[in-house]
Amino acid sequence: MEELSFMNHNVRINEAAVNRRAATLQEFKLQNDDALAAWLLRAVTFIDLTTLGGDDCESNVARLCRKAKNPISQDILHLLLGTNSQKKITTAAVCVYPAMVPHAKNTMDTIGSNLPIASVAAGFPSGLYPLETRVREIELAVQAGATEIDIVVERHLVISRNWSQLYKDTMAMKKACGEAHLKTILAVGELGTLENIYNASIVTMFAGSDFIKTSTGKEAVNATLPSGLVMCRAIRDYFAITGRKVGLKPAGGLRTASDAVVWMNMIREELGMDWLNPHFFRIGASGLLGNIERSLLELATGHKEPTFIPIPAM
Ligand SMILES: O=C[C@H](O)COP(=O)(O)O
Repeated sequence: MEELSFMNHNVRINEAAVNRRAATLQEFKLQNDDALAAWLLRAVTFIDLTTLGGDDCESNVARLCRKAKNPISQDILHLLLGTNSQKKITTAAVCVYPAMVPHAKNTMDTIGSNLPIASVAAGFPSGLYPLETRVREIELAVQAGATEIDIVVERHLVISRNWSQLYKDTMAMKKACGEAHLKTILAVGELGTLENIYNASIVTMFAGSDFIKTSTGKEAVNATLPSGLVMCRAIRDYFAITGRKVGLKPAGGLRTASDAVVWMNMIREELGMDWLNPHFFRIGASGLLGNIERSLLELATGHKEPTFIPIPAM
């Protein structure tokens, strides 16, 4: 296929070597509390603060937007940075279902925030809908105020190595985004092999994705370090060929401050500092911010909150 002339169809990935490297990366720890606090404050700025519940509604989306604008309490910021610090920290974006975009837009306007609104779209989370309705869903989300669109690939196209269809569909969805940024979710936990993850990354980048994203958060296996590592290497290879930087968004199951630090370090080591900013690195997460905030509180006050409250004897 002429349009796929960029593909190296014989790519082979040494799974054992990837797993060894991922195991080393998993062990990464910062040396002292000051460094940890600085990394965690930075981590907050990478978060696409997400709610993707079937029971989402105007009020919880409004709360999400307010939290994204002020993710860390002033008390904690003052303790960590000093009372004179004017530092403003926000998350990178909020991420919601298409029908919630108008509510997010309304709240952002009300609170005077221009934080990006990301919408999952295109038949999220399976992607198994006609291309026509997927494209229309993207157009409607953009019209409603989304400036970032998180689509998801049809896994069967990857598993059957139908790269041509994957390429054409992704290009059609990129076109529907207009000015909005396109993040393409690979659903790595359902792609079978690391080669498939690498090839799907390459095809969807050539089709115009601004980010590649690991998972929807709805698969049985979501963001894993080995899959992230392979995606980093695909991003690096794509950059070497085209000179265009594509971002990485791990998402799904990232819950702890330590998860955030490990992924940030992986970006630093595999892609370099140029990628460690919200233009090229996001963390999609619904539960991570609370954990980071608790860790920052512990670091700021120098004591750990009790994790176990004994029940008095009757
Ligand atoms: O895109 C973001 C993911 O759906 C969030 O997944 P999570 O709820 O496991 O953090």
